[in-house]
Amino acid sequence: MRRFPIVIQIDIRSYQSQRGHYKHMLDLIDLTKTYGQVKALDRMTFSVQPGAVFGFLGPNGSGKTTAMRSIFGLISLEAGHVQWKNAPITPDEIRQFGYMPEERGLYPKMSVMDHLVYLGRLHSLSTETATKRAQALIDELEVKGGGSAKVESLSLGNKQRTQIAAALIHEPTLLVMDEPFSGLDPISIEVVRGIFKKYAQEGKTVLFSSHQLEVVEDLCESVAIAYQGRIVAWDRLTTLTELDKDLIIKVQDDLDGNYLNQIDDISILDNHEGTFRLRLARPELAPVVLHRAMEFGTLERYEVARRRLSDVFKEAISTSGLSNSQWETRDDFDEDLKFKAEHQTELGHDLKDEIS
Ligand SMILES: Nc1ncnc2c1ncn2[C@@H]1O[C@H](COP(=O)(O)OP(=O)(O)OP(=O)(O)O)[C@@H](O)[C@H]1O
Repeated sequence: MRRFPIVIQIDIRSYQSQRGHYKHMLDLIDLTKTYGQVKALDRMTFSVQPGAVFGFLGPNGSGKTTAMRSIFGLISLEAGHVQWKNAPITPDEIRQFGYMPEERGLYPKMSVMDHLVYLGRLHSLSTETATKRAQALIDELEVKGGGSAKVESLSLGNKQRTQIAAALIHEPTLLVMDEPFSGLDPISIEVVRGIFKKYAQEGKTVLFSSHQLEVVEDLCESVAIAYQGRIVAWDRLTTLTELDKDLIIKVQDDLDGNYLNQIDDISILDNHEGTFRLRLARPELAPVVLHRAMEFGTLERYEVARRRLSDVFKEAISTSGLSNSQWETRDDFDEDLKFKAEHQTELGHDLKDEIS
């Protein structure tokens, strides 16, 4: 009997999926895009799982918006591709996605209700269904003035709530939101957080970018951190913020932390009026610090804590080995504005004025 060599091909992503680690719906694979001198995307790769909220982080200009736009086919990639359910995304699937872009676009003269129904109709909803859903969203998001309010009369936060309703009107299978929390007050943030959570609990996929790390920390199950067009960290939040890495300690009346002198392998992350957050190189250092503190004075606070996302973020960037030489130059910025002006579809705002 002739024997054929057996070739076993393991797709690492499906393997991870079987193990339940990265059970993914959306894959961004090796995305590459250059604007002039700037590599907006430099083989950017990450996956988003369903049923959980995914936070997309990164400093300004790290490629988040470009990556999100590529999901909708809004930019031509030089290399790489985006997959939905392990296959290239079809135009039909894109129509079922919801997107809130960075440049918000609402029709100022329309009422909130008319606006939402119009967008619902564009997604092939009947007027009746669109009206029902629009009303439910207006109620849920508590848009001030309700459906009859004119968009132009709304405050920034209420415009934002309307924009979020617009992205949700057709009950999308994938929700992609570019900075949905910027400009929102704490109560609005709470409302939107609730909506994202509910959406994810229904098994849908939610990806959003944000610079508000405390919101991301409270809301997301997984995060990816982009820097210079690459992903420099990507994992479950609980893995990234490792348990028991930081120590929070305060000794009464000691604002300078003199008891910390001469203990090696600890770094001070911050000091708020004598309450120190320390990073320990090894967990065994915790009792050493405790002992020194108690020798020194009365212990007011002692707590072993998770790392903060802001520290994970800073460390991911500083240890990425990438320099910031690629950051925006004035020329790139102008190119960006020109591009936006050419593609501006929103009403009432002409970016050409900004360029001249
Ligand atoms: N149309 C364009 N023309 C020229 N440069 C562009 C264009 N779009 C993006 N860039 C550049 O690509 C880089 C990545 O931009 P992108 O908007 O994706 O970053 P971002 O992470 O979303 O930033 P932010 O957090 O500030 O919104 C930046 O240097 C930006 O100036």
